[in-house]
Order: sequence, then structure tokens, then C-alpha cells
Amino acid sequence: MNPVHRDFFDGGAGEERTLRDNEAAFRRRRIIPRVLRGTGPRDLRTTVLGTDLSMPLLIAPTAFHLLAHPAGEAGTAQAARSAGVAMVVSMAATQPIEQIADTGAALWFQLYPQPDLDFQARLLERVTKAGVEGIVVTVDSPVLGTRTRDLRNGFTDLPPGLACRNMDGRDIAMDDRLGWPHIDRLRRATDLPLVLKGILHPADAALAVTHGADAVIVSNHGGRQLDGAIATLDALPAVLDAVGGRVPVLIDGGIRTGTDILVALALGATATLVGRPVVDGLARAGAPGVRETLETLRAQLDHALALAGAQRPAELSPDLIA
Ligand SMILES: Cc1cc2nc3c(=O)[nH]c(=O)nc-3n(C[C@H](O)[C@H](O)[C@H](O)COP(=O)(O)O)c2cc1C
Ligand SMILES: O=C(O)C(=O)c1ccccc1
Repeated sequence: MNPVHRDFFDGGAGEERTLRDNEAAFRRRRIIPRVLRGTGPRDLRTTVLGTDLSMPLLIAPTAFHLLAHPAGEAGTAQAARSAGVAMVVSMAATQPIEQIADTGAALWFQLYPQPDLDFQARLLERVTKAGVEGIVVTVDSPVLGTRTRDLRNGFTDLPPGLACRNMDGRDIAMDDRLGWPHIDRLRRATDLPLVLKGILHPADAALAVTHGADAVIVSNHGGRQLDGAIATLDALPAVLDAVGGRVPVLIDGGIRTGTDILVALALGATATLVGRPVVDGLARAGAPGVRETLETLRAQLDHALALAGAQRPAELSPDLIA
């Protein structure tokens, strides 16, 4: 890959403290396994908001897949489909949602809340018609993070021929005036499950539930927004407390192995999302590369469940984690 584009995918905000801390938080945890549980073959299947998953993992929304590989978002979706997981399609996708949906993958669509409500309504209608099963609203981006590597590299624009194909020629707006009334309008505007992505503070998790969110994603945008923000795994317990089981709590950031997934689930997450490892698989080998990433994570999770004495994700509990 062009090293400038590699930096775009790999990089984070500021000094990349949060980027590093997401992974470090998982590496700090240890598993206290149970023995003699007679699990037999494991069953990894999970259902989240009506979407059936072959394992508790979704593909996190990431921008610009055509920069990584000519297969683009449709290649990622093809791998999601064959692995039986869902893909959250970024609003900054470089292929039309209809082309991505043609793969037959289970899709959710990620939306940066747009101040142009007419455009937002048309986009919602378009992605709903294409068959997406959920709307993921990213709430951690009132302004774009300071991407140190992109600034150093002068990466500001997509190369000629590439564009955000679901934006009708518009730029994605980030709007620092948006607040909960915008979420209330979105809630009224769609019958699809509404998920808020980018929740870290327990008070915001509670507000998300009272404003009608069907799930929240504990996320710091992979360390690309507020550098110095808490690692997602460290934020998870307080968010779970605040939500009190009313809606599923998902998590992303720094998940790199099947044991990372096990740790997140044991601490109470319903499912996990994975960003950079999927982009890396796409860049390496297109759809088969993404498939390899997903199947490696599946095999690792299955193995870790066996060794920790759990037949299924729902059997995991916080007492297994130190
Ligand atoms: C290259 C890149 C692009 C991203 N683009 C988006 C995006 O368009 N919308 C969004 O909500 N999150 C975006 N994210 C954040 C991811 O959805 C996710 O929160 C994060 O990557 C998870 O961390 P991980 O990469 O450590 O797995 C992006 C992340 C990366 C690395
Ligand atoms: O969300 C991001 O991290 C990101 O890189 C991005 C890319 C294009 C438009 C908006 C955000």
C-alpha cells in the first residue's frame, strides 16, 4: 500500500496514547479458567438486535476500503457474508451501498449525524431500501480528531476517481452543535434499530438508553478522536453498570485476538467489533484476506472458550478475568 494510505489506516490522534492504550488494556487482563466443565463442541452463535451472527463479532465501520484494495467494501462484505458476521458499512464507504448489499451480507450502516436533515433523511431511505438491518450513529466526532500522521504526510484528499459514493457529491459534515435533540429526531425518523457508537462515559450511556438507543458501542474511535481518552476495555464496566442490562453493550478498540474477544464478553459485552485487522486482511489479499482475519479470530475464540471451560459466550462471567 502507499505508505501515506497505510498511515491513514494505522494512525491515531495526537501522540496516539489512546490508540496504544486500547491494545494495552486487553494485554493487561488475565483469564482465570474453569476446568472439567465438559463443554463439548463450542457454540459461538449470537444474535444482536435481530441480526444473527456466527460469532460475537461485527466488522467495525472504517472509511475508504478502495484505498486498501480494489475489491473495496464489497470485498469486505463478501468475506463477512461467508464468515456469517455482520459488517457495519462506513458513511465514508467508497462504493455504493447497493453494490455492497448485493453480496448478501448482513449490513448495518454507520452515520455521522448530518446537519442537513433533508439529505440525512434521503440517505436513511436509501440505505433502508438497500436492506441494512441497523443504523449506527457515531457520536464521538463533533470535530475530526487531529490525525498526526495524516498532517505530516499531507493526506487530505482521496486520489482521483475515489469518493464517498453514498454522499451524493457532498462532504461528510462534522457538526459541533449537534446534541440529543438530533438523536431524538433520528429515533423518530427510522424504525430500524438505532445504535450509538462512541460512548465512554456512564452518564452518556444512561442518556442513550433514555433517548431510545437500542444498543451502545463503547468506542473511542480506535484512538482517532480524543487522544488521552480512556481505553475502551477500562470504560466498559461503568457503562455496563449505567445501562443495567436494558440494552446490549458492544465494544471496539484494540481487539486483536480471540482471547481479547473472550475478555470483552466475560466482562459483559454482548459482542465486539474489529476495525484495523479487517482492513489489514483486505489490504493483504482482498476478500480472502478478510476471511482469513475473521476465521483466525473465530478459531482463537473457540480454542480460548474450550480452555477457559465455556461452551458458549453467554456462559462467560467477570469472575474469569483478573
Ligand atoms: C482507517 C479507519 C477508518 C475509520 N473510519 C470510521 C468511520 O468512517 N466511521 C466510524 O464511525 N468509525 C470509523 N473508524 C473507527 C472504527 O469504527 C472503530 O471504532 C475502531 O477502528 C476500532 O478500533 P480497532 O481498529 O483497534 O479495532 C475508523 C477507524 C479506522 C482505523
Ligand atoms: O472516522 C474516521 O476515523 C475517519 O478516518 C474518517 C474518514 C473519512 C470521513 C470521516 C471520517
